[in-house]
Amino acid sequence: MNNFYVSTRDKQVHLTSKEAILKGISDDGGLFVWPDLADVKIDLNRVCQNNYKENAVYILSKLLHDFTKEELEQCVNNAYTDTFASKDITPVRKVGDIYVLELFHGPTSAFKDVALTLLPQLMSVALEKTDQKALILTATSGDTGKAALNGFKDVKNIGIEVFYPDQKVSQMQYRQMASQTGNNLKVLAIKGNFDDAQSKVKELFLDKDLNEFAAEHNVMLTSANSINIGRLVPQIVYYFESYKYLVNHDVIKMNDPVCFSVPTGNFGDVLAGYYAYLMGLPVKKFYVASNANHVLTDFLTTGIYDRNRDFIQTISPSMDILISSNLERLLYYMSNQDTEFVKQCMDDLNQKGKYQIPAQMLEKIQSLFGCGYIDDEATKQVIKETYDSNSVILDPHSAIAYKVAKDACEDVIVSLATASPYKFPQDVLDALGIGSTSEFDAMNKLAEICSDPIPGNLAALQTSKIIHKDVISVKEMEESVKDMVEKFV
Ligand SMILES: N[C@@H](CCOP(=O)(O)O)C(=O)O
Repeated sequence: MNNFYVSTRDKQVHLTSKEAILKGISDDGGLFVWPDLADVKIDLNRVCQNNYKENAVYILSKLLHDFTKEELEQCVNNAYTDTFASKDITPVRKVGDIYVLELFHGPTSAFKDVALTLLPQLMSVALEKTDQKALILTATSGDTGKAALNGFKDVKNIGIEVFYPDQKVSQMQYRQMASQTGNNLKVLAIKGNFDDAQSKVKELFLDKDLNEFAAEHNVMLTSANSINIGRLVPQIVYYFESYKYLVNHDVIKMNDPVCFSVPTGNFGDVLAGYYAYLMGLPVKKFYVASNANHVLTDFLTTGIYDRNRDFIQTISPSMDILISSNLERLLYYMSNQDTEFVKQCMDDLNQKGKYQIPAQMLEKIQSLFGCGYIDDEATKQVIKETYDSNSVILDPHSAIAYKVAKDACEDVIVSLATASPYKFPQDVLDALGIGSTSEFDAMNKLAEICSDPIPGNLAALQTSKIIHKDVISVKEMEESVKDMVEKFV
């Protein structure tokens, strides 16, 4: 078994996990993958006896080979001690017939916290033996930005710059990011959508001149998005944790296969589930749940990935994405690690905005991946029905996965709840037929009917000051990064 990460577009690239985490994305534009992933087998008996932190260390140690056990234990302890509102970190709640995996009890109330409390720890360890600093460029459609800012705030030798689409995130997401304090960070709205921000950030990672400029200042550019393997790996843990819950609560017997419904835009969350499957988690099917930007549903149905369509702004903004980055990693594994094939698909996507996979590969993917999507109206209906029938309030993203899970009619299905409803209070109240005058009025009204209290970080927004007000064009992003490099060193 080799312990190196390679690029999805070139198997000659060889990096250790520390190097891959620091680099973020390969120079050829590909994403880092570990070829021997399927040779790792996780002991489910051990998983069912371990607590969350023990499982995190156990699973991470299988994938991050050049981190010592002590380093991983330290990272995991720093990440998950007293940072999550639930002692289980990612608790499961039965809602109707569906097992809802709640991933939003972290410091910024979104599932991204699970990885973004840990990635700063991993990156700091990886940086230790270099004499360099790291500048993180993050594109966000709403949730990653705040979780990354919170995770990297004032971390030694690391700076962070976040780009979010102006007017295309929820009011709460905007306030969370725009009020962020810290000495090593910058938050900018860009004129465009998430795809514009993510594409530009990827372009900047590959820009030779910019990288040389950064290197002259002893800075390397890297990512906190799920394109970074260090962002993805921590998310594998909660798939095993939900399986532990089902076994330990006698819902299933050990080794019984289960299904997952995952709301996704950038394909990172569901890919983490696929990684868990490759490592031995018994999975019957993953259901990929989308909003009106259903480029993934279409791909999984027809084998044609086509981003040439209107970008639709929805009430589930974190999933308003037409270029789904991590699908590239799935193509790598599903094509038997054919990096030429992946490169061709990605070139087609860049040049024509579309690509098509062979029928046989589509069949292979469909044997493990189902899909479904709903629009805003249907999402609101699900929020209302779930509240009326179960007294549980789902956020719009989680509601989409819940509906796809219900429609799947599987025996045992886990539906991922990725954000707190308090991040989208006006839309959630609207779905329930309750009016509100502002997002905070909505938040307080929601608290009267919701079984969970308002998370502290969101309640605090009522009095926090908006600090970051700049809106720039996509073109101006490069200048802004240069400016950050100079100020940061
Ligand atoms: N849904 C994300 C978009 C970026 O996805 P990531 O998982 O690659 O960070 C967001 O909320 O920002």
